[in-house]
Amino acid sequence: MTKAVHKFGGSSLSSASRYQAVANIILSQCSAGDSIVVSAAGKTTNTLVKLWQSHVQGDAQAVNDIVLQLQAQQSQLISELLQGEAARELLATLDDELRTVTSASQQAQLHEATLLAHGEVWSARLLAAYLNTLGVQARNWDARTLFTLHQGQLLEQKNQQACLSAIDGEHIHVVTGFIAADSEGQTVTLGRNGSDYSATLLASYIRADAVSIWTDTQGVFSTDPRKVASAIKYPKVCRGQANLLARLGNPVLHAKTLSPLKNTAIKLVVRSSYDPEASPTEVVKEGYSKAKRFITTLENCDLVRVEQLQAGEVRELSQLIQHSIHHFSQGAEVFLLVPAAFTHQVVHQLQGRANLVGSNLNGCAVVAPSNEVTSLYQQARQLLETQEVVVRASHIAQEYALFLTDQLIDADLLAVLHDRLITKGQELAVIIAGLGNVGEVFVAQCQEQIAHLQQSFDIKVVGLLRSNQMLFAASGITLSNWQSQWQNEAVSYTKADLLARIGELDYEHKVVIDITASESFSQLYPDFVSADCHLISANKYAGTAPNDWYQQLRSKLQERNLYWRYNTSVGAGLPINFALADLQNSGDKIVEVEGVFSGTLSWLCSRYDGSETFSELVLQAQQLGYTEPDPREDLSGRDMQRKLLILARDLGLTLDLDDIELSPLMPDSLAAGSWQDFLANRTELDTFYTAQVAAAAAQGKVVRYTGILQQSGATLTAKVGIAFVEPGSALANLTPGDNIFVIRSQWYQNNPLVIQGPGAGKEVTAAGIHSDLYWLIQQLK
Ligand SMILES: NC(=O)C1=CN([C@@H]2O[C@H](COP(=O)(O)OP(=O)(O)OC[C@H]3O[C@@H](n4cnc5c(N)ncnc54)[C@H](OP(=O)(O)O)[C@@H]3O)[C@@H](O)[C@H]2O)C=CC1
Ligand SMILES: N[C@@H](CC=O)C(=O)O
Repeated sequence: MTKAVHKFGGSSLSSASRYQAVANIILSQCSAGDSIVVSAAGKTTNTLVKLWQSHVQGDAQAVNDIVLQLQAQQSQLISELLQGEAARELLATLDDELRTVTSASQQAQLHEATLLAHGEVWSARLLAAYLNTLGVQARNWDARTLFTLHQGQLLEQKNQQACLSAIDGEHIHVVTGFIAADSEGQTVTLGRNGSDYSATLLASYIRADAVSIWTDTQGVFSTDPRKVASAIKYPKVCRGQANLLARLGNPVLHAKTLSPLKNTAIKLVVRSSYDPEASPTEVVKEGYSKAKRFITTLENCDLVRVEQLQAGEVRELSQLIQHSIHHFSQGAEVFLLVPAAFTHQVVHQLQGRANLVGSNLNGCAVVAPSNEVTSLYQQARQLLETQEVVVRASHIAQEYALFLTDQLIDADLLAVLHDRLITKGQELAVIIAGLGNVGEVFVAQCQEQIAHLQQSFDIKVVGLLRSNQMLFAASGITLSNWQSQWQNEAVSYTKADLLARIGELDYEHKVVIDITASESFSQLYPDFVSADCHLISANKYAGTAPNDWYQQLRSKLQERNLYWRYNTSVGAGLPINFALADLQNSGDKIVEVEGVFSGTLSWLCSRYDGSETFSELVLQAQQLGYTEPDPREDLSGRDMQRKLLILARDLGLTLDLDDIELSPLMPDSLAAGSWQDFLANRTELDTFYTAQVAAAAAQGKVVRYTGILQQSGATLTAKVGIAFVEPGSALANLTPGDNIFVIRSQWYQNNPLVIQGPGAGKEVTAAGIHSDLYWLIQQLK
């Protein structure tokens, strides 16, 4: 039986609805025998710290006020989550505890760690009680009965025994983070982010298989994603780099978190409790992932030079101030980077061996593969200089470069540094779905095209998919002989197999290119987005899916800073979506798009002169690669209806497919049945089309298939269908296969903007997909 430990931080438990979200995660992801380590809810620890400070200052009124505040917050959580006896019991215990706190403060018997421990105790007790009301057999543990330290050292054997006998396989165990006991039974705390440490400690004692740190970010990013929108979430980060980041101020992981995992195979992942479906970052053992680039900021630190620093002393100092301390040597000198609030304590502890050499410093550290550090150090120095940031001290080591500055590295400056230093030399994994008519040409063009794009990005095609088989190679498929690799190595797959392979990819960026005509494949897009993949679609199904689904997909992409390009889904390689976006972004207002948006129907109508039957021409269009896999998708007008909807949504209109009027270019009788049935009855199509031609000729006109999207005040016209047009008109004289988009806008009113050219065909479509890939890479650069 596998055992897992899940840790939920304060922000994950900041309100009753967050508790409910956490409970949902537990219900869906945990089984009996798993442990849940919790921090204090929301800002409870900060409030308890304030209470302690008021107590130390002898401010009885403030102590009372804060006790009342805590009582109100905790009672509210209890009352919102529990009812009846369960609620009454917890409320009564809370009252007792807070009364004890008040009287201990009055009698000058308050103990700091014991006071702080309440936060975690309240969380664990409430979460366990709430899980029980949901039918989960949950047990609540105070970690002071599980973890004991003697003179600051963990009593490993005792703790292991305590944990192994506590954590049975019948319950979900909710354990307090952050706290432990000393050998006298007094409460001790495990330092800032101590709950992460509690989780990995517990995992090592009970020999768990995995630890999930559930937090408010989706994983480990190249920089703080709250400050820099283009921060890259890494799927895998080595323990060494994670450790270094923690010492250099990255808030996601604490340096101590990793130490219990040393020499174990316990898997550690960092994931978001706000977005449980999002793919996590896995913190892997050295050598299981390539080193990545990061930039992390430092705020309000002091630089202390230390003489004769002893082995283990930094660890002891960190323990003392309950905060990680970064240290480094320059020549014979050793420096400590200490959070300014603790400098006094550190200097005092070092008893005359410490000199303050810089105070109130800010700065940043660039962590990178060792062969890149020197060049990044130089680039960063120059950049800081151009941004007029004075570097007071700097240090370069094998895995990082450190800059200490007077000026705070704010979000804008961090974004500049990140864009110039971090988003270089990265890899993009490409997964291509659909190796049919267009897909094969796209792959054939890939080799040359990728070599061209490679100058700015390392691009590897890692997956090729057909409807039933896939070829996946995480290190890249050799495109010059993919067919023989396919013959030998392609395997059948399920959706879960595909998502697992994508989830394992250790690339900074991933893109799924959908060149299928499959609705079911398009329905996987939300899963791809959860796995941090950008999307490029020639397939029109997602773009024309029901509006709710479509909007959810868009929001999900936006939340993750992911791109979706689909320029070839309308007009093949023609830059229609680019043009519309460009006009709108420049402030224009588009009022009408009219024209012929189907290569197949354009080719058929222009080519038809009666010398061959219409159905014969349909088969030729299919051979030429113009039609959809089932040409009835074109003849029914459905394909052009989809294109009009994609354009309408790009113009910000909230429409669904059936809001677009449609008249088909084939008799309804041919819509049902198989393609073979269609072929057997194709004369019905010929009769239908000849009648249309005759009706048009009677008016001195010719048959075309056109579409229009028009906004006039509150009136919207959206339709595709058969049109009889003047023989001399632009629509009548289209080169067979061409599309034409006539765009009228505020700026192009009387003399419209016209985009015209091949609207179907495998080469132009494949080229259009390359253009989308190129566009994506420009954004990622
Ligand atoms: N032809 C054109 O000019 C243009 C086409 N497009 C669009 O390009 C897309 C591809 O068209 P085309 O190449 O003609 O189509 P094809 O039918 O020739 O090829 C489709 C490919 O998709 C694969 N496929 C089907 N279902 C799935 C699935 N569920 N998972 C993975 N792969 C799947 C098929 O696999 P298998 O090999 O196993 O059958 C096949 O390789 C369509 O969406 C079309 O609308 C867009 C613009 C222009
Ligand atoms: N079948 C489509 C192909 C492009 O989307 C067409 O004919 O336009």
